[in-house]
Amino acid sequence: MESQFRVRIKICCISRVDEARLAVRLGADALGLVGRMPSGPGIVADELAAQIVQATPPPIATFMLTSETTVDEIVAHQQRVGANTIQLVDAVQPETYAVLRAKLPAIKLVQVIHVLDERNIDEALRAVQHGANALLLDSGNPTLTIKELGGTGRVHNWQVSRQIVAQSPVPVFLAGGLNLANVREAIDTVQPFGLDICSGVRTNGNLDEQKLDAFMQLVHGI
Ligand SMILES: O=C(O)c1ccccc1NCC(=O)[C@H](O)[C@H](O)COP(=O)(O)O
Repeated sequence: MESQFRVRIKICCISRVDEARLAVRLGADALGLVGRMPSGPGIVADELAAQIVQATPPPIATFMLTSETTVDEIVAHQQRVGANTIQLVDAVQPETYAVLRAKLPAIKLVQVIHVLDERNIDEALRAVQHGANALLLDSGNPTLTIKELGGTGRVHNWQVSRQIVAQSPVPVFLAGGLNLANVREAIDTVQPFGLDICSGVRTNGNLDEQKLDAFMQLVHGI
């Protein structure tokens, strides 16, 4: 089924100011800045992330990806970077959302759910009940000894993601292994509010203008 509205696009793993400018020029709605992680290719130092935030014009959203799980560490990370959205890539205690909202009232909270099986549907709905403003469905594996919290380039079970979208009262972004070949099927199957992409629009680790332009055209149907 065709999506009925404009699917929002978040370009993740932004690691330079010129990458941010390119993504915005080609139509990104949001940029992702990956903080310290146990694994993954897209990490950027907090000082550089802060410069990218400063260089990003309104109304583009800046998502700071954090693997921190305590309120104090999450707040400290946000204050170093200055992003307007916090993307929690690991599970947090239920009360964390309310405490973060009290301490950072202007900052939106996006909870990542790593979709492994149908048990993640309940996990997603609980995160919303506890206060997440949006969900982002990704393909990491937090049960590994060295946690994978994103940037895997892998697709997960989109049927589970579709069920989460259907039941979620808040916007849901789809991530994980999206590329030029599968993005239309991903939209039609999952019907997400937005998409998040990292490796699928990169070549040798760098944001690739041609791939990004083609991705935008595929998503927006032009
Ligand atoms: O890219 C990383 O190194 C990373 C590590 C840990 C958490 C998130 C990370 N990347 C950011 C993302 O959320 C990616 O955009 C998302 O996982 C999708 O990545 P991809 O499958 O490569 O499109």
